Amino acid sequence: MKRFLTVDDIGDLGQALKEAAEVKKTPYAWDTLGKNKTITLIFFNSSLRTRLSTQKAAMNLGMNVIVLDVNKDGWQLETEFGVVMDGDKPEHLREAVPVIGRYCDIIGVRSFASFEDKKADYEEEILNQFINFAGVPIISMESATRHPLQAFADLFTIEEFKNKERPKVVLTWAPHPRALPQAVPNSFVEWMKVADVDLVVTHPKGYELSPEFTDGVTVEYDQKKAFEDADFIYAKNWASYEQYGQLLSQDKSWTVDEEKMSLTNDARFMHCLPVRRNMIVTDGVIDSENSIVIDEAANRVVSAQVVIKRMLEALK
Ligand SMILES: CCC[C@H](NC(C)=O)C(=O)O
Ligand SMILES: NC(=O)OP(=O)(O)O
Repeated sequence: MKRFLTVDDIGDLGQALKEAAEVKKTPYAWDTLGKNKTITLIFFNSSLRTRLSTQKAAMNLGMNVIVLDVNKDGWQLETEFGVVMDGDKPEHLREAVPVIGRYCDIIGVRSFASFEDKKADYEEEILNQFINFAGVPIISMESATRHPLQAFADLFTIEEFKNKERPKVVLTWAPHPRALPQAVPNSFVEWMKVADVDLVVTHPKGYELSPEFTDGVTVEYDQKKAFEDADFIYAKNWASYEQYGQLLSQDKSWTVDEEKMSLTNDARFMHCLPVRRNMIVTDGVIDSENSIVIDEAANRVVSAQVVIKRMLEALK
């Protein structure tokens, strides 16, 4: 495994879910696999869960871990090609990436969408500089268009909590005071499309995700109708794709509340976190027994450990 970005990179989903269950059951069974191997985790953006869970996963495998906050440590990095570097950025990604690659065996990188250049974001220009120039396997810890470690953990959590063979899973947009990336919903749709679930996506008009993810997916503009008989409700905010990066609505009639949850089949509530309480979801719902957001976050160690384990096995 040279990169982990899309659902295709994990291979057979059934096998990956079985491996995740094994890793969760015996997390230290491969604690020498990473001996004398180093993973560098590079953050262009903030993180709690990804930062801690990916470190934990690597340590479970016996690895050394280096964490770099690009905007605090190191030098401000220029990411544009062909520019005259006479500004405030003393180093180009083109040099920094292969240098970092010489200090470690695997790199994880978080670099959110810029919302300045839709084409550059959706061509994953920054992540591809790591994939093309680092010389070591690359794990996306949320890129401009995807968050695969999150989606893998989300699917594993649904597998753990489902009480029917093919549950109805609803991805619902919810209001937020800022314009958030499309990476989490994109990956959620990408993984649910190939999983054994009935997926429905619900959002206000103008919040359609990129067709490369939602082609063939049921989109319901009536949120209450979408919630009917659902087994899992996955809430997330995202900015408009069509009016790229725009915050078109903060309509709180889309907040997930107890009344809407009552329309479901006693559904579990999920969110990748961090969550804005009483914007995305009411306190009553996220504090209820139906909320599995903490178990979902705990499973981020599992998804990261499966991916890192496979990369280490490929380095043998
Ligand atoms: C895992 C979520 C990370 C990020 N969230 C924020 C608040 O920026 C997002 O919405 O993509
Ligand atoms: N869900 C998730 O990736 O959380 P962080 O942004 O805190 O890493």
